[in-house]
Amino acid sequence: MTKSVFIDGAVGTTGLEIADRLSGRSEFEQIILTEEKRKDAAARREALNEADFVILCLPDDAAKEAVAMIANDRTRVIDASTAHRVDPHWAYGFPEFKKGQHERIAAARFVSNPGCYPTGFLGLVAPLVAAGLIPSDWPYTVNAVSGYSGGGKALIERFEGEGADIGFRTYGLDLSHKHVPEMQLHAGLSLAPIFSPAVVKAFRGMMVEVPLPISVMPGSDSPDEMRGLLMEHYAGSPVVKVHAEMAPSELLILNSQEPSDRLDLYVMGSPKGDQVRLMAMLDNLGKGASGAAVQNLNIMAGLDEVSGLRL
Ligand SMILES: NC(=O)C1=CN([C@@H]2O[C@H](COP(=O)(O)OP(=O)(O)OC[C@H]3O[C@@H](n4cnc5c(N)ncnc54)[C@H](OP(=O)(O)O)[C@@H]3O)[C@@H](O)[C@H]2O)C=CC1
Ligand SMILES: CC(=O)N[C@@H](CCC(=O)OP(=O)(O)O)C(=O)O
Repeated sequence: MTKSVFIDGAVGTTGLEIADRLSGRSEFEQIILTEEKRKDAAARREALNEADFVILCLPDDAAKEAVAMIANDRTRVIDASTAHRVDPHWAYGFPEFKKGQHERIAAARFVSNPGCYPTGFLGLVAPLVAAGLIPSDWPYTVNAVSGYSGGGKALIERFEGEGADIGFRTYGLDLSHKHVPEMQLHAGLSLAPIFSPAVVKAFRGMMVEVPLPISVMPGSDSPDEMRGLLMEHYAGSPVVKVHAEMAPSELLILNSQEPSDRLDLYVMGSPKGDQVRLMAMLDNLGKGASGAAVQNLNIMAGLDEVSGLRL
């Protein structure tokens, strides 16, 4: 039976890409508000309560407000914002990162999409910590680079608008980026990671790196064991690929990057095996946002989880 879907924030960067992934799919029918009505509280309330599934592509405050407007016990919600990612009443929408998560999402009424950077970090670190291959009480460092669409319409304007002149932007300099609590909680870490995000002049794409000085990390295993564990953890996943090579010569974010809903993971070890660079490559708008939302929608609706995805 066709299910109705309302994307609140449908003309934003994430919303448009979700609509694109859903277009032409007969399993879903979209409830669409006109330009005049899309921010009208009464129209949104009606759509939020009529839909079988709601996908929130809004700033955090507006996402919280939208959830409060839902006055029935039927509508199921996927929130792309940061608002509910550490809320125990919401399922964390990363089906592959830990055992049982796919089933939790399938059964949940409220699902919070992961942040784009945490998708890379948790994809690498969470299975290794859970298996005891790296410690849960280490102060991890996360170095990451995003395409500028990661900052939505406002950042796109700063990179593409009149007089735009930014080539590279580092930020999060107050060490309080909104993704840190989510990374710490879902990786099961006792210490907050030090997170250093940056933006380059490419529309989409993301690299997330976690450097590991394993020779001084208590109880850490070898790079080969880490790669083997990740390969086993993600074996058979249509979305997450763990690469076998020890050291590709380079990893690139292209200006012409095509949309992708994949997550590619690498474990690079030094010749002596005393240092490791864990690296994740993804599309901030794909597995980092819109692709993840559509994957979660598929799972919640009991459909093939990769329908409509770009893999
Ligand atoms: N961009 C990305 O790569 C990622 C984004 N996200 C998250 O997804 C959410 C959406 O981000 P993104 O699409 O990038 O942001 P955008 O700024 O591109 O889009 C947000 C949309 O929400 C609309 N909006 C704002 N307030 C309201 C409201 N009260 N009622 C109805 N609509 C409203 C905006 O309207 P208007 O057009 O008038 O401004 C805009 O169209 C955010 O929480 C973001 O953090 C998560 C992961 C990655
Ligand atoms: C490049 C850039 O600005 N990225 C955004 C995060 C994008 C994302 O994952 O968004 P939410 O957590 O808000 O859903 C940022 O760092 O704030």
